[in-house]
Amino acid sequence: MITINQVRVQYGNQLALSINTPITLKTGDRVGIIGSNGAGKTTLVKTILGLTNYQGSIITDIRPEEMAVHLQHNHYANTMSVKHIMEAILNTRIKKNKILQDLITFFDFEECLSKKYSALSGGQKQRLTIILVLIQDAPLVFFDEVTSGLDFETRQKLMSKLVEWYRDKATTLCIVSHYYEELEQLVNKLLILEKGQVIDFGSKEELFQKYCGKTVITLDNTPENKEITKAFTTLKAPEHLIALPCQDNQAEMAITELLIKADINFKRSNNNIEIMSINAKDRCMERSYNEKKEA
Ligand SMILES: Nc1ncnc2c1ncn2[C@@H]1O[C@H](COP(=O)(O)OP(=O)(O)OP(=O)(O)O)[C@@H](O)[C@H]1O
Repeated sequence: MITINQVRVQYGNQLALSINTPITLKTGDRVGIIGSNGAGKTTLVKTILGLTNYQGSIITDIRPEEMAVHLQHNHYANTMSVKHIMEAILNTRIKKNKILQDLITFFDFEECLSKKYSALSGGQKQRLTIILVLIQDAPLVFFDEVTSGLDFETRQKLMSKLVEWYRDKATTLCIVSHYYEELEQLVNKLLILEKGQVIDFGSKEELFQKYCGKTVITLDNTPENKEITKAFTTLKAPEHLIALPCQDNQAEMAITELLIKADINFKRSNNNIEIMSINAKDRCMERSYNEKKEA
């Protein structure tokens, strides 16, 4: 569906994106694009959409008009009512479109229809774009930080809606997000970017296995917990956590039995994207450090 190869995007002197090994997105892939701030995630999305000046090749059989996109900042005519914006973009009438009416109700959007776009709050602007993207049912859809600016309840509602909306569809989804728990529900592949470079790309399971093992046990990073787990190998983890990798059931039983006996709370996961991505980044840094040392 899309193959990205030898793509470079430069802003002035800064290399914002550099993809050397070809990346292929297949029909029906649900790809989470992750990485730190400034890693090049939005630049990648914009490049696939043809919105940047890039070198290299992006081969796709999808026409630009078959791509639907929710970007971090979306722009619409300020002078029109939201209802007219919707009807003009979708070439439909709300009162004649049951699916659109249902989405408007689901996202609590009725009271926004008579307002001008500029009078909407940040969260309401987000919801407008989400409704427009969903209703178009395009074969290729991009969501860039789709839940940012939404309150907790709306975020939960939106994620369940996205899971349900795309469940039986062949839509290819590319989702940029810093909310890993949300990605865990939606994506089956991950593209990890850092400083414009691809750290890794593969299925969620494959990458988890590669960087974390079969499962990972996480617990609070307290002095007591550190002491009790000091005999085990640890993974890189956020400051407040200890992360213990388990390569098989036996290793997992040994750790969990010990924690249960000591009455320590813990979490077990076989798809913790946050721990996986921290370790992928760490391994990549270690590799480039070793390469530099050898050179
Ligand atoms: N229009 C632009 N002009 C100049 N530099 C830009 C432009 N857009 C992005 N950049 C730079 O390119 C790099 C990648 O930016 P990009 O927005 O793709 O990152 P990101 O991974 O989406 O970050 P975030 O998580 O903060 O949204 C950053 O260093 C950014 O400052």
